[in-house]
Amino acid sequence: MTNKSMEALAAEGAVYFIFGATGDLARRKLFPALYSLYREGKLGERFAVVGLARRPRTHEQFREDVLESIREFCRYKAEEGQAWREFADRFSYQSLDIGNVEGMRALKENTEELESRYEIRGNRLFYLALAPELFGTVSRNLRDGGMLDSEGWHRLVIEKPFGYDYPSAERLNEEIRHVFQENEVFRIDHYLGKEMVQNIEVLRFANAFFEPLWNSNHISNVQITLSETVGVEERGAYYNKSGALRDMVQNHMLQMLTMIAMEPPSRLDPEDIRDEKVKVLRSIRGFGSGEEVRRRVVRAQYTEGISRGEPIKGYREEDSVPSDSQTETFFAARLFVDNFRWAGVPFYVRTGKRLPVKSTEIVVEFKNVPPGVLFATKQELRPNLLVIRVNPMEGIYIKINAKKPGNEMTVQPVAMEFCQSCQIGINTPEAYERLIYDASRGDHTYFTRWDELAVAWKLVDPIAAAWAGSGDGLAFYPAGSWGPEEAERLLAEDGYFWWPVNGQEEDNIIWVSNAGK
Ligand SMILES: NC(=O)C1=CN([C@@H]2O[C@H](COP(=O)(O)OP(=O)(O)OC[C@H]3O[C@@H](n4cnc5c(N)ncnc54)[C@H](OP(=O)(O)O)[C@@H]3O)[C@@H](O)[C@H]2O)C=CC1
Ligand SMILES: O=C1O[C@H](COP(=O)(O)O)[C@@H](O)[C@H](O)[C@H]1O
Repeated sequence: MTNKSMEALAAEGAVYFIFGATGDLARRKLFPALYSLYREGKLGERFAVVGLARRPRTHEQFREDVLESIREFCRYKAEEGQAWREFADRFSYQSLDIGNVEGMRALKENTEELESRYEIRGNRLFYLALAPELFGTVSRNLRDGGMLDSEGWHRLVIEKPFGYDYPSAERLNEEIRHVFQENEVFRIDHYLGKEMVQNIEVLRFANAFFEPLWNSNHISNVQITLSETVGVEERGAYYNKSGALRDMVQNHMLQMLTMIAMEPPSRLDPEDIRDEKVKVLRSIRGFGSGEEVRRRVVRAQYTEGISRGEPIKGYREEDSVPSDSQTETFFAARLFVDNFRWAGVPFYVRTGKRLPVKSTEIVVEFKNVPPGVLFATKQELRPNLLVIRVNPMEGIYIKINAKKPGNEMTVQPVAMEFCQSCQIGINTPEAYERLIYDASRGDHTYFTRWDELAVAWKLVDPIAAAWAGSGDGLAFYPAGSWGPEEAERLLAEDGYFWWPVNGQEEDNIIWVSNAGK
């Protein structure tokens, strides 16, 4: 983003509207993100935040809710006293049912008063932390209630899930686009706000030694793992309709894949980058038949098990999950990007709940040196890996083969790690901070464009259709395990295996790391 747009934001300011201000997302992510931005001077002097939801709250009660959320979830400590008061005074609350256009008219009056008090030039950012069914109504009522009449910019930030399948996503998009232009819409995929996902572009395009090797001549396969220890907890009603495919694959997993596979954009311009990402999505080989889904996709559900020493109940025993649910809590697939660069290279993706560790990692496995010559005659050599650690630890490591010190020419594997989170610690900005900041500067780079979403839905819809109404092919895995054995077979059929997350289970490997391993 240019300095000019940063300066413009600071000079003109903005009002931030949080629809769904009494909800979980606002409490855990949005208020802490706004506070961090404030502490870093990124909201400037001219800003106000208006919380909106149906339940009654006084301004003071709302500020107390915000303070509590910051105490619990923010990476900055709430500076209580005068500094806190100055921040909190910018927060106000209005009880409003977004189906009611009269409420929007009252909001317009309140907003104009705030804009005049803080000398803000009519810039308005609407964050919809609401169920997606309400997005169309809010958009219409914002327009009909006069909230879009101010002279500044108007931006709509919307949360996932964006639809349930392609037709519903298209309907939702049309409802929004009756009111907002595409360049006013910021569709959140919080994985795009993660430091290491953004770092993929830098690693690839700012280093001389990766890009020449970044193709099917040198890379044998790519593995993307997004494992979670949590189950569905109180989100059963949502999750049981969604499952891992819609909750994680259609969005976060495919977005990470596009960052790995895309061609260099012609410029670091949001539209150039998003053009390249959409080309990758269009190149992913589709699932033409149910048979193909069975061959290339594994779905499974967790049963009772043990995780970190604690007994864990099975998915079907969770509250608000039907006891005969066929919903997948685990997904693995072999994908292909059928373009010139990636022809024949499998991209393995897997994600699941109640797995042994919380970790998101991308492993790029390079083709091995030819077998039967030089050092490969004496021992089996491990392939070189580049591992991008996305979450919760952030960093990268590469695995190479090196000589074991001594007289014998023995080769040993060495991992060289740059642990970014060890260096920066908890001060790495949270994804939501980056994304709110980017939206307020009008930078679309790390938001999904409609055509990206549309192609992603068209890719996953045939998988969902092949599964619909049948438990055929649903495998099971005990909570606390790495998923069903079918997921191991998926790679074994091609002569590969899932690399252990963080190399933890690998023996006989030397670590060189700033993490002090
Ligand atoms: N929570 C999370 O971690 C994540 C959430 N999301 C998405 O973010 C969105 C919000 O999620 P979450 O915060 O968990 O949901 P919650 O159910 O916790 O909150 C929903 C909010 O919407 C308000 N609301 C509901 N109906 C109306 C209405 N008619 N008029 C005005 N306000 C209304 C509720 O307040 P009240 O009842 O007072 O009206 C509440 O503040 C969803 O789309 C979700 O999928 C996405 C990723 C992660
Ligand atoms: O979008 C979602 O993501 C979270 C995982 O996010 P992370 O940043 O903690 O890795 C997942 O738990 C949730 O089911 C899904 O809706």
